[in-house]
Amino acid sequence: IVAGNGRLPLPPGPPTFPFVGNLFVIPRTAPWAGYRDMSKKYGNLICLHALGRTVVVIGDVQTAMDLLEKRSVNYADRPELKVVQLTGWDWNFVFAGYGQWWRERRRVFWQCFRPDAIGNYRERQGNGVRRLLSGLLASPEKLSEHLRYSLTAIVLGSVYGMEVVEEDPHIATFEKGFESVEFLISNSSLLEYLPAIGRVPTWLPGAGLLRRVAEIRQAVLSIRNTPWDHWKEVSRTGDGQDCIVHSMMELLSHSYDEVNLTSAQEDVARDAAGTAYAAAVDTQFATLQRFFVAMSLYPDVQMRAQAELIRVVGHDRMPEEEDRDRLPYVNALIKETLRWYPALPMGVARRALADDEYNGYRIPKGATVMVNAWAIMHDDKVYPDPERFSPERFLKEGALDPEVMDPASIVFGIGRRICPGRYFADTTMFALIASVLHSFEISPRLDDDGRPVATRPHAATGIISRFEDWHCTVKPRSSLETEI
Ligand code: HEM
Repeated sequence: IVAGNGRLPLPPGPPTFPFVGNLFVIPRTAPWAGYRDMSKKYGNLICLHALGRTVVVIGDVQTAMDLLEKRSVNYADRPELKVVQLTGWDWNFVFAGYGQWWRERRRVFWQCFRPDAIGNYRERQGNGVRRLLSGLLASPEKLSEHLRYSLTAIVLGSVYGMEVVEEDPHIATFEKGFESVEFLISNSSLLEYLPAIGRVPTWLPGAGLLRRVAEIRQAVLSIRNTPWDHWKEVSRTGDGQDCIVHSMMELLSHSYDEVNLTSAQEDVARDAAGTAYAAAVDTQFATLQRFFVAMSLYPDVQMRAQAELIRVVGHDRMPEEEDRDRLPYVNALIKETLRWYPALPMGVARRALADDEYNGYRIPKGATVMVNAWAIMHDDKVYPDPERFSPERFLKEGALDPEVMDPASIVFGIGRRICPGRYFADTTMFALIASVLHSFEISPRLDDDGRPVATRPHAATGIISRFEDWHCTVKPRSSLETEI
């Protein structure tokens, strides 16, 4: 294919057809695997066309770094999706285009989530860990619920100073909002072409879909507004100072006096805080699913990690962040959890701001650009036998091997839009994973006759790919009750 004005060709890709382009070859399920196969055929920079969009998929680390890191401004934008606005997600700066609006929110967010700020949230993380352990002790079969509740408690506690209970009705509403992300993606092309909500008579085809969108919108807005309103209420009585929102407000107004903050500044804090909540739960939940499943499938790995924890931490207390330097195996296990099946296998899409040239190809302005993180994490030249869960690949002579590519350099994204919550995620993952390993035995699900069923879970298609059918058996190790 030669680009319109006859200059450099577009990157190669499958043959296109009139009107539909590559619509019918775009992989619908597990697209990361389909794109990896296409990369094997056409190279590490491939180009597809569908529904008026040009999509460029990057399949290797070198190209990803050359474009998204070295030319970071050109790839700092996101594609514009009408569904984001329709479903009320447009306050979430993950989806925002590159510009002042995004910059203001990202700046204040980063000031509260950069490495030197993370220590402030240690106590909240500890509370979340205790909630998870007590929940698993009481009803291990509700692993999924306990995990989500614990992550929600950590983030709402850290961001808004909010104490939540497991059956909190607000959480149920927020969860409905989170579920919308996948609905939104799977219906995005349809919704792009439907007229605005409110202008569609209920008898028209598609009206049912729009009613669903209106419901979702309510839930999505409550993610942003309910915890914020709670914080405002509490702060009126002089409380609510020990949380991220308070720090954000201080940062936005040097002489912190709430009444003097403009409503625009308040919006910045409200959006940045809501984004933290929205971006933290599903990403970490999907990652922890990988951890539980891997432990149930690889008992030898679990035993080595537990032996290290007992050697370093002993039986009488829980692992702490300070122990981390002396826990190379547990650190390697966390890296392997991020690598084995990245929670966002295709990252989050970017948009090219201007025409670009790379290795003799043209990447046109406006193209959607995606990095196949899953393919990079499964490159057998970098990670031999990539399907296998093996923390050992990151170790050399008992210490972390700096020569092996750190999955965190890819799975949290690259360049200007790299995940600003990655340090918070890293400490939360460590706190939860180390404590669970220290206290529980994870094994495969049992069938009705009590026999273990080692199933390989299915990774759902989506921006954040949850594992489906991922049940495991979780049993306390000795003396746990007294430790909690
Ligand atoms: C293991 C857990 C996590 C993973 C795997 C993950 C992964 C990602 C990825 C791949 C992106 C897109 C980056 C890009 O475009 O290059 C992203 C963006 C983002 N993440 Fe995370 N994330 C995780 C946890 C978190 C947490 C805990 C928070 C909040 C505390 C967070 C906040 C964000 C935000 C705000 C963005 C949008 C950045 C922007 O567009 O400027 N993430 N994350």
